[in-house]
Amino acid sequence: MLMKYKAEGESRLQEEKRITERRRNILVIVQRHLINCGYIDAANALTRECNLGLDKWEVADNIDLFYIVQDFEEYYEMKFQRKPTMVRKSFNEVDPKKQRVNLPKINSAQSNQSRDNGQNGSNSVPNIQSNVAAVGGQMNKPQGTIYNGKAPLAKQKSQNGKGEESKADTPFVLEGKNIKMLKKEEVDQVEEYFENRIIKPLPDYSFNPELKELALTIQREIINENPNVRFHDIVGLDEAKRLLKEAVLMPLKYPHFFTGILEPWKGILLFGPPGTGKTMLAKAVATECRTTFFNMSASTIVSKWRGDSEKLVRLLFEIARFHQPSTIFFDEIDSIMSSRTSTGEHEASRRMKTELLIQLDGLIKSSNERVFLLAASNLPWELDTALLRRLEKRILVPLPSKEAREDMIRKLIPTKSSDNLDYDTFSQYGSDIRLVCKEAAMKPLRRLMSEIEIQTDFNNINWSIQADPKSMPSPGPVTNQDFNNAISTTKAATHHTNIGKYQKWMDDFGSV
Ligand SMILES: Nc1ncnc2c1ncn2[C@@H]1O[C@H](COP(=O)(O)OP(=O)(O)OP(=O)(O)O)[C@@H](O)[C@H]1O
Repeated sequence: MLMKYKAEGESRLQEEKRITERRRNILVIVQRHLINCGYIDAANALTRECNLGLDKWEVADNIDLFYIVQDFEEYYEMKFQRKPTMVRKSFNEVDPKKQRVNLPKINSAQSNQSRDNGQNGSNSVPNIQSNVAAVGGQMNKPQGTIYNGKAPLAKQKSQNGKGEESKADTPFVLEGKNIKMLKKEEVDQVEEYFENRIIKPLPDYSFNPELKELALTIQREIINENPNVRFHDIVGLDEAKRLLKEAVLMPLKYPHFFTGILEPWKGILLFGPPGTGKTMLAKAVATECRTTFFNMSASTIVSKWRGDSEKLVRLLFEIARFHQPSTIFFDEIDSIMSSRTSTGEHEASRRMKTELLIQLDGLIKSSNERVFLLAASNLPWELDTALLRRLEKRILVPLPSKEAREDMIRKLIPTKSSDNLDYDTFSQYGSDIRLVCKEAAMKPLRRLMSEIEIQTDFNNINWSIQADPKSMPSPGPVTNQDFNNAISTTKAATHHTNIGKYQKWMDDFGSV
């Protein structure tokens, strides 16, 4: 009997050894394939990241990945009388441009940092690097498909019923009162970055399905599409822009300055009335700062994971460290981090809040973690005071000044689309500028639409065919009358009395 157990044990060991060798062989073959295709950086990154001394091995017997795949195809066809489907699109709607994001190219700087960082996790969620070791120390196996689709910032806005974002589709920048078109290279650089950016695959969590699902939820919140908002698209708000650049952009570009007492800020709170540009600032960080940007909404953290929110928060910071340099953006942070009360609060909610504080403490204490927390709130006075202490900078994002309002109107309704618009007078009004401009711009379009209605026989129209823009007249310019009408029908969402409350809070708790 003993002999039988011994034999079984040995054969299991043999099998495990074969699996380990097989995994290593795959890596060596892939590395060779990358080199053959000219992906030298990727090959080096792979060697470094899997840390198995790949360069000490070489491919034998003329083995080549290309021929392995070819042999497999032939074998499969022989066996099943059809060609195998080797790869398929990850999402139906993914377009070929974005598909490139899924290619397994790994940023070498990131992979180094993640390894350094892997040992620093100070919590009970298994450390990402040790997870890798736990599955045999082989490699960071992709968790199925790397997320590649939506822009959650935009999604969130439309869910809030605030209409579409003014995606800065037109590349221009305001210089005084003139609009300067951006140089093509400036636009292209950002585009190129997002098109070629690769999100490093998560380690294999299959040993823990619960953790795996949480990790995938977090990975999905990483912004992959270009939010297309540049700092210079944002009118005014110079202080906030300066601080954000100082916290994220500059330390990446000039890390040698930001050491010791000059370590980058780890947490910034943007607060102020609705619609003043807080989300736009976050989008500018996501567009320009080239960090892995996690757009976390309260609903992601709370709804599905009510009991598990605390684990989710812990894992969020863990994954942010894994992908560093990272920015975690919490919009409407008051909805998850209001003051902790001794009574009436759900225990799970208290645990989640405490975990967020612990994680922030970890960020502030650590000097080599490049993870930055950006939070936005319309209700700063409701925030937990312990959180406020940890958000080192607290900046009021106020209603725009008269000059800023004029710039915004000029940008939204440029002179070429208007009929001598009196920008100076209109910029004195305090309503929601974007909505007023949209309403004003709708008026010429409505006039055109009603003309079309008169001339068209709607009974015989084919609605499924789009009209050819070239065959259509243009809606015509926005007039002063249009703008006046828009102002009178669009009321500001924030009451003036509240503005004083923000200023008072800034005087008491602000830090710029
Ligand atoms: N400073 C600004 N420069 C240019 N556009 C702005 C500015 N502030 C607001 N806007 C316009 O207003 C819209 C709403 O701004 P945004 O969503 O950033 O506000 P918010 O402060 O995040 O609001 P909320 O607190 O309700 O989330 C933007 O899409 C933009 O069109």
